[in-house]
Parts: sequence; C-alpha cells; structure tokens
Amino acid sequence: MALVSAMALTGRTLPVVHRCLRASGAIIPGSQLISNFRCFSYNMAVPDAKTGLLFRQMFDRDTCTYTYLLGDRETAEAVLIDPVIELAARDVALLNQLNLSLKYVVNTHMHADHITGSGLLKLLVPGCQSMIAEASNADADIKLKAGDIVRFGQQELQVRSTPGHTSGCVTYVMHEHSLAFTGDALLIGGCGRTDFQEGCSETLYKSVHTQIFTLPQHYALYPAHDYQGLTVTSVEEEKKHNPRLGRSLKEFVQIMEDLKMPYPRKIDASLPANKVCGLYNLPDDLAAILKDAS
Ligand SMILES: N[C@@H](CCC(=O)N[C@@H](CSS)C(=O)NCC(=O)O)C(=O)O
Repeated sequence: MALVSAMALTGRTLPVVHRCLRASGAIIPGSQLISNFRCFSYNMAVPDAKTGLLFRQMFDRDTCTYTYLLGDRETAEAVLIDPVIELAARDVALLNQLNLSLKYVVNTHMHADHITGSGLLKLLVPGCQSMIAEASNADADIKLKAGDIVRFGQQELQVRSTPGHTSGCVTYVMHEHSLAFTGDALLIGGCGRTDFQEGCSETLYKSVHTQIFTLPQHYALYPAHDYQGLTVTSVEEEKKHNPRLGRSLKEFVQIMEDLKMPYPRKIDASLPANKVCGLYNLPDDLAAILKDAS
C-alpha cells in the first residue's frame, strides 16, 4: 500500500491523477489510500542514502513492466525510466511525495507490450522532456546516441547501444552506483525476444556480450520486465547462469528460434502509439485522461 499525500499534488494535476488511478484499477477513497491492485514500489537495498541517489523500482502487474524512478538527493532532479501510461498518475504521486522534480522521461526502447507514459507525463509535469534512442525511429524531445550522458543533478546515465530485441534498444549505466538498466536486451535469466520489430538474435547476443557482460561482475542489472517475480540480477549471475546468453552464439540463435511465443496482447495499440510518445489512438479511458491533462 502507498499513502499518497494529496497536499503534495498540485491543484492542476490532482483531478487528472485521480482519473488515471481509477483507470489503472487503483481505489481512491477520500483518505487517498491507493490499493496495491496493479502496482507497488519499495526501497531497494542499494544504493543507499550516502550515494546521493534516490532509487525506486515500480511494477506494472498487467504487463510485468518495471519503471524506475531515480532522483538526485542534492538537487531533487529526477528521471523516470520506462513509465507505463496507465500508471503515470502513480509516478507523479511518488515524485510529489518525494519532493522530486521530473527532468527527463527516459525510454530503453520502443515497447511492443504497453504504451509508454512519456507523453502523458509531459502533460502532467510541464517542462520535463522525453528521451529515446535515435535508432528507435520514435518521437521524443531528445534522441540519444551511444556514448551520450543523461545528467540529472549530480547523477549520470551512460547510454550504451544494445540492439537485437529492437534496433533502438539501449542500456543505461550508472557507473557511480555500479548498476545498469538493461531494458529488454537482458532479462533476469533471459532476454528480449527477437521475432518482431527489427529483432535479430545474432545482434542481441553481440550487444549483451560486448556492452553488458563487459561491465564489472558486481554491477547490478535491472531489466524492463520480469515474469517470475524477480527484481534484480548482476553481471556475474547472468554470465554464469543465463540459460540463453550463457551459451554459444549458435545455440543462442537456435534457442531464440524455438521460443515461438505468442505476440504481446497489446502490440497493435502499443507500436503506433509508442512512435509518438504514447499519444495516439488511445482507448476511451486513456483518451479521457489525456483530454483532462491538456
Ligand atoms: N505475455 C506478454 C508479452 C511477453 C513478451 O513477449 N515479453 C517480451 C518483452 S515485452 S515485448 C519478451 O521479449 N519476452 C521474452 C521472454 O523470454 O519472456 C504480453 O502479452 O504482454
């Protein structure tokens, strides 16, 4: 359960936040108590207060997507990585509760299983800017390239290009805190599928082996999804135990070919919407929220 302080929300965003939360299945009685129906957030053991980084991992139960909130304790500037449109209100509520100011909404790639919260968050938090890799061919205020640094306060995210699941996939590395956000390139004990968008197994294998497995062993890795209830892994664990990526390239390609997974339920709505920050042809409940916010 999360207790949202209504006082912390601005008059403008509060009604929109309420509608978003209703649409996402959260219950809002007068007390502002939000049920744990679809989402949760909690403190991670690392990094701690001493590092100057405020870190929250949040989960969308519908699509098993992780959204990460990173805040610089010194300046209160913050970024969100991979927000989900139905949970934009949860993210705004948490930002307000923690007295953080959202600077960037950052995407690891153009998602196929859910609609990004980037566009809606830009409306709810005027002044924040969206980011995605240039290679994704999606719209955003800032298009990222390998080697770019995303700065918020005293914190830095290094952009590493990790294509293969899609051609615009990137991994964000925080060297100062020994951790990385791998998007769908590397999942815990798995990896992103390579059978649609511009998926390519050989490319994904090379990306992970050259850009992620070359990080120091102790770096913590945070994926964009987990379907087993796991939250975090490390370079060392994945190099030792990943049942797909720990094999030879030839074996990996065969494993990926044999997956034969059904397409994500929301792929038809997600891909066209995510090309334009999530603001296209939305279902009625989300379109109504958008109308309120604009
Ligand atoms: N059942 C889910 C979609 C599951 C899925 O396809 N996940 C993707 C990442 S989101 S495009 C994936 O790459 N999975 C790899 C794996 O091994 O699970 C839904 O319908 O949303």
